[in-house]
Amino acid sequence: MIPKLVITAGEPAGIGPDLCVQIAQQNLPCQLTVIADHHVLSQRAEKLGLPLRLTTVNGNEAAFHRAGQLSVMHIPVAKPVVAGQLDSENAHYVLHTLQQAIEACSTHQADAMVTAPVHKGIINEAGIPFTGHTEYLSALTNSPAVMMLAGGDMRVTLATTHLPLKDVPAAITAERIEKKLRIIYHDLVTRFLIENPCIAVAGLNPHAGESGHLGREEIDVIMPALEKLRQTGMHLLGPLPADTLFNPAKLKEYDCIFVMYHDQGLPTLKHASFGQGVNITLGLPIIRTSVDHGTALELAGTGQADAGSMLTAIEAALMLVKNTYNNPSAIN
Ligand SMILES: NC(=O)c1ccc[n+]([C@@H]2O[C@H](COP(=O)([O-])OP(=O)(O)OC[C@H]3O[C@@H](n4cnc5c(N)ncnc54)[C@H](O)[C@@H]3O)[C@@H](O)[C@H]2O)c1
Ligand SMILES: N[C@H](C(=O)O)[C@H](O)COP(=O)(O)O
Repeated sequence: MIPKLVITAGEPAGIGPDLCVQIAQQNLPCQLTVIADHHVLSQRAEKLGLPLRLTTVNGNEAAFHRAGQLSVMHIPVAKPVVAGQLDSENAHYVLHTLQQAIEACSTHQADAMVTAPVHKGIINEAGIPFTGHTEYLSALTNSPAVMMLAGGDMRVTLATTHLPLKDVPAAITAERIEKKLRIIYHDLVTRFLIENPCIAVAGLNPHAGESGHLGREEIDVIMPALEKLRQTGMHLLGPLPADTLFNPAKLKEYDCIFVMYHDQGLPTLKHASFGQGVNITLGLPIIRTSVDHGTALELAGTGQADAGSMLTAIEAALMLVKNTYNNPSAIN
């Protein structure tokens, strides 16, 4: 079997097109199709001085990706693209590429989708409410989703994703904790092939609430949810103080960390592995991985963007495809 990946090139003014052109310079053990405007890709290749022969995607038998060429599913941009300069008129194009990738995976024309970064702000400026791929994929596949970032020997999963900090405490409900942990546990077992995974759960408050003296969410919400899940056999630690649970000596004891909000877990992970990590969406009926960084507008077209995380995202997608192919119960 030759795994078939589709890559969305993300925000056209950002480094997404650069990453696609850079990745195309090597042989890869999969078929690769980039969903993007082919003029944007050829212009970016020219700017970077990298050789690239674009081919049009066709329904022929799968073939391994070969250096210097790239199969493209062409989606036209609405306005010409200048590297580094956002244009809200191209927001619909960005979402169109995601819709095509979801469609390709849902209909089994592709085995997984890998996403280059989008710019959340410019999509909202186009009048489209958008908080991130994770939430968008969840809505379009009608599935619950969990954000996981992996890197630096850590897997960090999130109870809440792109939520203003002021709204986090109200979102920490027993129902949410239970639902997310069940998905994480299921996917660790079936997609990562980890037997009886150990998940370390962070508290919400400093020092996990200090026995209720620094906040009560741990006692009132998190502990009862964990206790209920432990009855089903899940191996859960916590709620633990978030400031010490990332202690390198303790990290070896868990397979995954579950934090309550975005910046409780991701700064530590990105400090350990920025540019080499991967973002994986759990809980979906399809496989989706992504880079661990954003659009880096100032680097677009300069040749200074590091494609390390894009390569990690491709490798992670291939690992998940292999594990899922061997284990049909991995499908959510
Ligand atoms: N997967 C995604 O779609 C994704 C992920 C994170 C951020 N974003 C979005 O990207 C936009 C910009 O976010 P930001 O400025 O906070 O983060 P950013 O990751 O774009 O940039 C942070 C810093 O890292 C550098 N950097 C980022 N990627 C790099 C690479 N591949 N090689 C070398 N240096 C790199 C940048 O130059 C900058 O100095 C925001 O709209 C944000 O929401 C999207
Ligand atoms: N939270 C992610 C990060 O910090 O890398 C990023 O915003 C991308 O999220 P989506 O995959 O939901 O777009």
